[in-house]
Amino acid sequence: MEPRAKQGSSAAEEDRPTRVTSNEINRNYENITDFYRTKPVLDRRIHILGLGSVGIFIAHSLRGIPNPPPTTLLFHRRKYIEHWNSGKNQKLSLVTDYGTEKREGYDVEYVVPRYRRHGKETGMKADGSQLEASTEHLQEGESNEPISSLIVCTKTPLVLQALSAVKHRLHKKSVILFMQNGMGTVDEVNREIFPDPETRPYYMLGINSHGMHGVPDDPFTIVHAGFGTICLGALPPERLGGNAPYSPPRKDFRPFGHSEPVTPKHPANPDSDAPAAQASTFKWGPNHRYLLRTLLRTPALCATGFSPPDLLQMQLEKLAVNCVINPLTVMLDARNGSVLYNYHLTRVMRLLLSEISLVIRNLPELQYIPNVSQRFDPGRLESMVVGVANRTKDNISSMLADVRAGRRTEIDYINGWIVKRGEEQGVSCLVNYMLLRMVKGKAGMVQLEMGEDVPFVGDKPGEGPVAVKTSITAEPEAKAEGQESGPVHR
Ligand SMILES: CC(C)(CO)[C@@H](O)C(=O)[O-]
Repeated sequence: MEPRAKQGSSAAEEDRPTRVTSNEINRNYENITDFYRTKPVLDRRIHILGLGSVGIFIAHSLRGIPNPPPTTLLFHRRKYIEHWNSGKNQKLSLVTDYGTEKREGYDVEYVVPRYRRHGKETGMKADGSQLEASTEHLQEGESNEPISSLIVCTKTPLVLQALSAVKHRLHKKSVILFMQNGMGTVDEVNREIFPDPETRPYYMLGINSHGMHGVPDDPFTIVHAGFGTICLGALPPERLGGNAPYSPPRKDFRPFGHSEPVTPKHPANPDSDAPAAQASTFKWGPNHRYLLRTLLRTPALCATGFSPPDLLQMQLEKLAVNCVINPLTVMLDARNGSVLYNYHLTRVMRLLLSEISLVIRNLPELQYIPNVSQRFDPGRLESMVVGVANRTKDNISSMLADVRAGRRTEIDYINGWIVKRGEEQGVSCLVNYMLLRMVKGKAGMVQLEMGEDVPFVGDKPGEGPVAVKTSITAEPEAKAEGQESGPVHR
């Protein structure tokens, strides 16, 4: 196994030249392979945070490629790290139609999630007990070594507390790949964890459509239930001028036969005061490039790279589908196929989609992208929803699985995001708002029901011990590292 990066290696890396011209390579080395062999430019280690189905799938796939990257699994539950270290089974397993493949060679570390409230760490664990860990006093299994490449696979509501635990190990040349459902995670991370664009790591986004689910009582095995892809893209860093994903045509560009300069106008955004778009090209960080290349050369992931505008539009398409299937399956307590062939549910779906389409087509970040109106037309979105519901008709949606298990849902990042962006535009999304509240209400009901098993009385003399069933805590994150209960096709 490759040695770990030495502490402080990132500082040395910062000074190292990372851009080398092909002339330089040709002058001094026989070929590019020799160049990289004699002058390795990167820390190859990849850290994976959040070991549910997606995290395990990526970790398993990475160790299957030739010359695999050293891979560290970051566990945030003591019991899993103890289980892993207990000996015989230090392997991740993937079950497919062709059998079970076990892979080994992982390093593991313990990270203690920092529970957050109102934008700050509370110094408590999720169960309310005091956090003993700190950046100076490490707990057993913890590390302070710098992280160059991090893949975050936790559920969306847990990203902030999970990243809080490793933020001091990330530097401005690190890259973080976010694999979450929904929208708005990166904005939250910028606001709460890395507010300064000058020292912020590079970011990448990934959209997963592989279908996976866990296996009861085995946290290190997953079943690959449906083949999909992972769409990847780098986010232009703000410090290098990146922001809007698409640049308008040059101001001095004159189409044939026109004498006036062309001002970019998009039917969805005729507002001439809207901020100008930024350049669509940007400089990649070295770890950015390394992580993207490594994932692209991992066949099991079926990963493809996309430009920022394409990736954003794909995220929004997935969002529209999730905005309909996820909350409706929760309210109906039924599989994805239940929304099909039902006149009444089609009416609800159309109301939802008309709000979603309006908000998306008005987004300022899409203003310079051609054909946004057609791509996010309510009729086209409806065909997408029906297609996904049909292909996954026997699945339990991830949101229904969360509600049934008493976990926090991703609704704030799905319908909640549409409501929020609608408010900014003066569009009231009442149907989305109602579903947002209904799902939260239903989740609260389930959590209360599960919590009712806990007796609030202590032992009484002469009555013997009181049997306490497992309850959920106010923040049910304790279950999040485990597996989803039903087949999840994201
Ligand atoms: C599309 C979807 C609803 C299908 O199961 C999936 O994204 C999910 O479960 O969240």
